[in-house]
Amino acid sequence: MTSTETSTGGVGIHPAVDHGIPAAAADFAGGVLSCHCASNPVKVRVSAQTAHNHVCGCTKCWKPDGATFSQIAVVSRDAVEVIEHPEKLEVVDANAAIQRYRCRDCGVHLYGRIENKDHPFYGLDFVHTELSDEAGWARPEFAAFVSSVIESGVDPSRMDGIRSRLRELGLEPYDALSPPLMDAIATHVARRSGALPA
Ligand SMILES: N[C@@H](CCC(=O)N[C@@H](CSCO)C(=O)NCC(=O)O)C(=O)O
Ligand SMILES: [Zn+2]
Ligand SMILES: [Zn+2]
Repeated sequence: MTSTETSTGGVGIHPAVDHGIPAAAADFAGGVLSCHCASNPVKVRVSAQTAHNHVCGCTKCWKPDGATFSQIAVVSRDAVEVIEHPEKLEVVDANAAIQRYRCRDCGVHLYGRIENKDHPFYGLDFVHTELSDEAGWARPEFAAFVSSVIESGVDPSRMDGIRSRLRELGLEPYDALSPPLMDAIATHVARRSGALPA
């Protein structure tokens, strides 16, 4: 079985979507993310519902073992608090736009933070809500950076099957972010350059 096949022979995307995508709960107020350490796990409280949840094929976002995509969403940085074992967190790449904090023992990413105040998404943290036991998180809405899975070793001949499966799951595949998010980034850039009024 390769990383893009499920045990039933289908195309595997991510365990949170492969067997049906759970519904979000109304008035959902968040939950606690835990890393995979059997003892002394890092815990992060996310005290709000997330937005723009998506599966991401890029090489930088954390993927569970065997998954072809990550699942990642954003939430206000004010709603993210490390509540247990902050001493186990380390930044994966200090030069990246998103500073991803991972557990140094198990490698799971707990949150990603943007420190550049000029970045279009400054103020939002990136989180993997499947690390929480609570049900009711926002559903993934689309698939981002789909072609990037090839950079992780997926054979290009598999891409038609992967895109078909994403569409079957209602996750429209894009090779960057979704059009609304790309429009938001371009609007931010145009306002900064003066091409659009601030
Ligand atoms: N082909 C590259 C793409 C990496 C990339 O640009 N990732 C996006 C999306 S991550 C969440 O959706 C990004 O914004 N990255 C900024 C960062 O990682 O700091 C690859 O696959 O590596
Ligand atoms: Zn851990
Ligand atoms: Zn990504």
